[in-house]
Amino acid sequence: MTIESVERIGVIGAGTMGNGIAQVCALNGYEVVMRDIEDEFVENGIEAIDDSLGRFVSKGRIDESEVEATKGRITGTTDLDDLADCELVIEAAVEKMEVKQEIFADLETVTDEDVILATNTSTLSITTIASATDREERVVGLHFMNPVPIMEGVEVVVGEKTGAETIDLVHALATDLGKTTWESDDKPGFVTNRILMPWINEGIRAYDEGVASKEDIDTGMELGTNVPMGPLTLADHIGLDICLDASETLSEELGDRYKPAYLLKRKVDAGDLGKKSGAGFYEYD
Ligand SMILES: NC(=O)c1ccc[n+]([C@@H]2O[C@H](COP(=O)([O-])OP(=O)(O)OC[C@H]3O[C@@H](n4cnc5c(N)ncnc54)[C@H](O)[C@@H]3O)[C@@H](O)[C@H]2O)c1
Repeated sequence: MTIESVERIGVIGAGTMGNGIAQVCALNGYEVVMRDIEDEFVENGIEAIDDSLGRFVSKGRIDESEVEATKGRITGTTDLDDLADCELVIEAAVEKMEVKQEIFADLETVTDEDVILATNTSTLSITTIASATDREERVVGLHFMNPVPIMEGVEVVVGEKTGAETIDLVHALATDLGKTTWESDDKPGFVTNRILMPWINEGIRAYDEGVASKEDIDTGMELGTNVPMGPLTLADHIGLDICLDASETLSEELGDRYKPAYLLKRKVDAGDLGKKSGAGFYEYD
């Protein structure tokens, strides 16, 4: 299969990443079928796309006609069978191995056998996800960054059995979406989260241990190390539940130096998941 034969892309999950991926694919001319488990989640995803496209218009990056065309290319659904005609699927559901394996096993039955199944997982093994299917050479990691419409980078993660044709095709797709790729072996956290997650957890521990206020930790890291966001703000943007799941996977695989910060667990238990729930380390409208 070549990139030219991809016209319709399935996206699993309409959350932070799924709706961003759907938007970018549709904006670049692909038909998109975005699936979540409840109508409300699909509607929220479509709304988030509307808002994001609106911001693109106000910044003069696209015009109203492109907004309408982009929206017209996105179909929201709760029915997995609606992905039957897709040539490629990108999964962006929750960061749980059992959920992803179940989704991949279901996709195996719904899609044609040559369809590429990509996962946006942050930390989980591509090889283990692929083992739920009979097409392991067509399963690959395609790790978009948050917020997808803004961030340029996409990490291509190569599982034990991922085939060369699959790898080439997802690099080509990401490039066609205006992104720049790099490649990682299928090792926990890949390049980005292996390094990012301990940094975020250390920021949370520093705050919890009273090294500085949360604002000063973020400001110190922004101005002191030239990153666009400090660790507490970034954790809120990523989602504290996503950070916790990622840190737990990393500590299981790589040892105690990746253990999630206590305060991260407490915030998640309290339902404060960051920007998406209205509160995390900071409050959001
Ligand atoms: N948030 C980030 O910054 C970020 C960055 C890169 C990668 N990721 C990864 O992307 C994936 C999604 O993360 P997110 O931040 O969008 O999470 P999210 O919680 O915002 O959204 C996940 C969505 O998946 C849906 N879902 C759950 N089970 C499903 C199923 N069986 N079928 C379809 N949809 C299902 C949920 O209802 C929810 O709407 C995770 O694997 C995460 O690790 C997240």
